[in-house]
Amino acid sequence: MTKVAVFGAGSWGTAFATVLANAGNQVSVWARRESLCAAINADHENADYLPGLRLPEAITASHDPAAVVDGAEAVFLTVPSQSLRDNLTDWAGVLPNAVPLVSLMKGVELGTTKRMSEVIAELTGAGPERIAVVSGPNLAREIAEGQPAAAVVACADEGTAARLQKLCHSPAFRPYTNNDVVGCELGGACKNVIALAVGMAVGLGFGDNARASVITRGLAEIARLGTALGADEHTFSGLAGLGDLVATCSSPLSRNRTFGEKLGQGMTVAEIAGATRQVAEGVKSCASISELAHHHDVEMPIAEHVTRVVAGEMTPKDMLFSLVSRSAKSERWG
Ligand SMILES: NC(=O)c1ccc[n+]([C@@H]2O[C@H](COP(=O)([O-])OP(=O)(O)OC[C@H]3O[C@@H](n4cnc5c(N)ncnc54)[C@H](O)[C@@H]3O)[C@@H](O)[C@H]2O)c1
Ligand SMILES: O=P(O)(O)OC[C@H](O)CO
Repeated sequence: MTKVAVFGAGSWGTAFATVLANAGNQVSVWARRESLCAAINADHENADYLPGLRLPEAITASHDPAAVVDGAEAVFLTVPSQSLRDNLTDWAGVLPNAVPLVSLMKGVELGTTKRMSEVIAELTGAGPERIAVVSGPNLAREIAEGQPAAAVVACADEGTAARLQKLCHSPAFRPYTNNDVVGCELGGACKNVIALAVGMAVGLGFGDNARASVITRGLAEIARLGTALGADEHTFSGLAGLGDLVATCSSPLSRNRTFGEKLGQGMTVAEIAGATRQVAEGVKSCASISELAHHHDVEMPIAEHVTRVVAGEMTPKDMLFSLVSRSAKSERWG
């Protein structure tokens, strides 16, 4: 049986560990809290993040990073994007230097505007042939329940992508390979910001026209940023682009959409963040994505408006009407 390591025991780390176990692997999970490790090992449940779901016996948890990576043939990383740099600094001494390092995260680092694969490369020295990304329409709860879904495994090296594809192909989870790491990562990170805007429209009581307009124009601006950074435009009509955008913007399970909905209902960022232990990546990444767009001279009006709402400079209602009342232009991708 192949052994794999998953760093992060939140919703997605636990759900993806389930995918890997159901694909026939022995899965060792690193969790920040020893009490959670003990509960996973004893009860086969992560009651904090996926209550009521029994985890496969092939999943074990440990707080010791060296024990988690011992014998692992791939390492999957799924902590909040803004903590990855500190976490990798802590783990640098134990991460194996020959196996793939796979980002399951969907964010862009504040301050550096780096994608997660870039942070991994910087902190570990791993080359592009060893760094991969898994992204797609993958709401953790549905995946952990074994509902059918598909995703993309992206790596510059086709052999690595194919090996990882095999590792996570389970009866309910269908991974496709792709060599567009930039496009897959940006699709995943940017859709969280668009989901915040859609959530705001929902929270304000606006209907399907508003939602569809934000989703569609959101896809246009994601593709605009992605192609400016060298991504393949086709990626954005695939699972890591349109697929993830539609799932996240449609689902009440999405933390980002729910966060936006609460903003639309009048709650503040501090009130919403204080009431949950779960990460809504778009709340931080809206600023880094807007900055990235600015550096590359790319227009991303929705991301920029969301950034202003999150900073408390604009209300959700003013945001939506400001977006609609901008000067008229032609509909185009470029
Ligand atoms: N939940 C999903 O449906 C889903 C699906 C695909 C991708 N993702 C992505 O996966 C990543 C992780 O999200 P999640 O859903 O597991 O989040 P989560 O909020 O459910 O869990 C986050 C985990 O990180 C831990 N954590 C918090 N701060 C930390 C720190 N400073 N250092 C180390 N660990 C820390 C928490 O204890 C928890 O175990 C995000 O980038 C998210 O966008 C999530
Ligand atoms: O709950 P969210 O908003 O972080 O979205 C979860 C996944 O990224 C959906 O693919």
